[in-house]
Amino acid sequence: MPELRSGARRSKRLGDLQPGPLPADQGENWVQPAQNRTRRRVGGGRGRGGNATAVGKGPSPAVPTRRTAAGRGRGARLIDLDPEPCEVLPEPVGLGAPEPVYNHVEVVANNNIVMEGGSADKVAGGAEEEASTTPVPERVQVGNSPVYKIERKLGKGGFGQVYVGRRMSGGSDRTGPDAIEVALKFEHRNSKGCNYGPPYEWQVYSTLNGCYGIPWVHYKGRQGDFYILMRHVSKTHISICWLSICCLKEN
Ligand SMILES: Nc1ncnc2c1ncn2[C@@H]1O[C@H](COP(=O)(O)OP(=O)(O)OP(=O)(O)O)[C@@H](O)[C@H]1O
Repeated sequence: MPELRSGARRSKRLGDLQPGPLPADQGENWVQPAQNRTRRRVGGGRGRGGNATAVGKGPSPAVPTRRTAAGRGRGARLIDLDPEPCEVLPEPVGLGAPEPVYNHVEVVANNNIVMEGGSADKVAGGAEEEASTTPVPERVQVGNSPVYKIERKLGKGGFGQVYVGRRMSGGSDRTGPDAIEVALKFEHRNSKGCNYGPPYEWQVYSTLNGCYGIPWVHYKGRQGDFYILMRHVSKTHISICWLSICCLKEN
């Protein structure tokens, strides 16, 4: 029988993926457990990331190691993804931000949590509600992208909603970076996937851009309250969950 990987090792790997430490005055207000704080893509939320939760609860060294659900797994192994700040293709991320947006933690969001106080669930629930009820902008431009008008909704994932954007101005090609039509994925800055800044998915796309089955990302950046990923409209969009991405990268 092949030896399965232990929870401890997986736990370390998950730790590697965490964004850099927050300044003390920001980090202490977060309600997540200090150990194995991972972005939701790795961990909790809608069932996909149950693995990471199990890993985080790993037994203490004195107790004989018992494999967690994550350890049994389905063959998917967590691996490191490049932790460098995400880059925008082809333009730098953000709307004139002086530093990579990926490392920028919204102090405002933390202040909201302090003011509301009380139950963590209540606070998180409020942020989620805000994230799901805030209307997406009518027009979008991120980086040096053309201006796109939001049209019909393409779908909704665990971390955001996706709309078709139709180019209004600023381009001439039918496809590519200034395509006539793009898929725009909106994630509210207060949504659970954006606790540490831009969605971790952005980094994953930077790594996988151009791989078979992965829609090209033309631009990404923040506009108002939303992180926006602008990508090729794909007829064969495959649902990308974090673990399947890891498998893709490894194999
Ligand atoms: N580039 C695209 N082209 C066409 N349809 C898309 C595209 N991106 C997303 N969609 C549609 O929107 C839905 C939600 O997309 P999203 O990327 O959020 O899915 P997901 O990978 O399942 O979500 P998440 O990573 O947030 O859990 C998809 O299931 C698909 O129907």
